[in-house]
Amino acid sequence: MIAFQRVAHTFGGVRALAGIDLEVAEHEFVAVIGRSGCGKSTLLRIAAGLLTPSRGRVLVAGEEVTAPCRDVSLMFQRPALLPWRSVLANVLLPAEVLGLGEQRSRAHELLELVGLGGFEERLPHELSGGMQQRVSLCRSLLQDPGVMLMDEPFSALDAITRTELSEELQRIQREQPRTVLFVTHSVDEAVLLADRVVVLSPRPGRVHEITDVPLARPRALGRAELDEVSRAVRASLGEVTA
Ligand SMILES: Nc1ncnc2c1ncn2[C@@H]1O[C@H](COP(=O)(O)OP(=O)(O)OP(=O)(O)O)[C@@H](O)[C@H]1O
Repeated sequence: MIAFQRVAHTFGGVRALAGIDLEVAEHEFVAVIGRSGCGKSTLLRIAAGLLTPSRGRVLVAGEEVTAPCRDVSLMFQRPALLPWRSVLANVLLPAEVLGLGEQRSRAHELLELVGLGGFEERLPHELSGGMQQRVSLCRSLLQDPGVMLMDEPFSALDAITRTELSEELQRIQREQPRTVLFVTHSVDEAVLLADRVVVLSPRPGRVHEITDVPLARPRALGRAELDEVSRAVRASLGEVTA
């Protein structure tokens, strides 16, 4: 579904990514982890069509990515909601930008799905950080993307909210699977959510190692079998951060 083919990127003199080859299958959930500055966000921005790589290319569903498109959504670390628009109006933003037509009933459904039914007319500042990130998740889902790119979406949240949102994402993924590329700094979060965990080397980022997570779902943090995979990923990270 997503294919990175020898993707490299340089910002001025700074080599951010060097020769990334990576394939993500349809409905697969792949987590990307690596040191700060190793090019994780750059990789997502290239896949989202927001940045043209210096070398190589990315294909989504067989088509080369050259610009943002409806089938690919990108979610950031911060909710990036428009403060003057209600929750509902924020969720409906992609419908306006992408010209998707009437989506109000779908927006209501999505807000119900993440436990925000009844909050439609509130403004973002009236919500907690976790609720705002749920709104942002609804906004990503509204365009019904086949591919979701998620850049540390839960890292600004407290531990309890973060665990809750990881569980919700697992449930949403079970009900309607999508192809997901998920950047995180948390090994436990990566192992909880992903089918495979990609460890990138320090800048310029390249694929150092890929670890399979062959565990049944739903998964819960703290289970012994998860810890075993987490140890393997930590060992791999240790090799590149030593
Ligand atoms: N617009 C830009 N102009 C110049 N350099 C940039 C730009 N964006 C990123 N870089 C550089 O490219 C490298 C990779 O950045 P990127 O944000 O992709 O890393 P990251 O792995 O996502 O980092 P973090 O984990 O801290 O979010 C960094 O060294 C950064 O300074």
